Amino acid sequence: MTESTNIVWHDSEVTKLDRRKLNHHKSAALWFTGLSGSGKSTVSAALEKKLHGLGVHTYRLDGDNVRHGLNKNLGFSPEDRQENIRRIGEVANLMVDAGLVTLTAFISPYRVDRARARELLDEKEFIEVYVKCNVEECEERDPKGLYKKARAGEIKGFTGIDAPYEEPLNPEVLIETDQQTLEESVQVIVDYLKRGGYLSS
Ligand SMILES: Nc1ncnc2c1ncn2[C@@H]1O[C@H](COP(=O)(O)OS(=O)(=O)O)[C@@H](OP(=O)(O)O)[C@H]1O
Ligand SMILES: Nc1ncnc2c1ncn2[C@@H]1O[C@H](COP(=O)(O)OP(=O)(O)O)[C@@H](O)[C@H]1O
Repeated sequence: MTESTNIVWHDSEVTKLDRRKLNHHKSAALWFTGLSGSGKSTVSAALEKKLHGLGVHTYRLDGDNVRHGLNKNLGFSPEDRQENIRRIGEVANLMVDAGLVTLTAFISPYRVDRARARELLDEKEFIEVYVKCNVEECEERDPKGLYKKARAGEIKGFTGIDAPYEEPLNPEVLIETDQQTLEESVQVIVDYLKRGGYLSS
């Protein structure tokens, strides 16, 4: 890959703060991370619906969907996962700049990759949401039949089976979907956003 040269940043007349004022709420990235089947898609989708109902401008980026388009050239090697998360971090940064409460639902298994995504944003703009669920329960749920395939050796390097997942050490929000209902998980995140003043400008 070649690096861009001779490029100059151009400031806009309308800023992130202007857009937040218009929206009557702050913008931030809610970065969901967790094993396949832990509930990242389910919880982030339910949360988005709830926020939308509260008049919050949102956008949700989901691993499976983004890998159909923007990241369709990437697989699941550590390098490809790193590039996947790098691009999502950049897109999330643009969306936060656009004034949106952005929800990302990617396994994002490596701490260093999540830390890089965090660095792109200002403090308080990156909210790591650890969707914790023990791997036995995820495998039991197996909503897409992928654990079964991984166990059968049909998928190599499957997270939690024969590829690593590095748990967040200090996530802003912890939800435990093997112990909480979906509604409880959504409420925990809404409460965090309210307490942090995100839902007003
Ligand atoms: N090898 C391997 N490991 C893990 N997951 C796999 C793999 N192959 C395919 N899938 C499917 O791809 C989804 C994960 O994509 P992500 O972009 O979130 O992964 S990553 O953040 O780059 O690690 C993941 O979706 P979720 O189940 O929603 O997490 C799987 O459906
Ligand atoms: N408390 C819970 N919270 C979220 N999902 C749950 C819960 N209990 C069971 N599930 C089920 O677990 C599965 C999680 O799948 P999904 O949301 O696709 O996970 P991920 O996006 O992390 O791969 C869904 O089938 C969902 O219905």
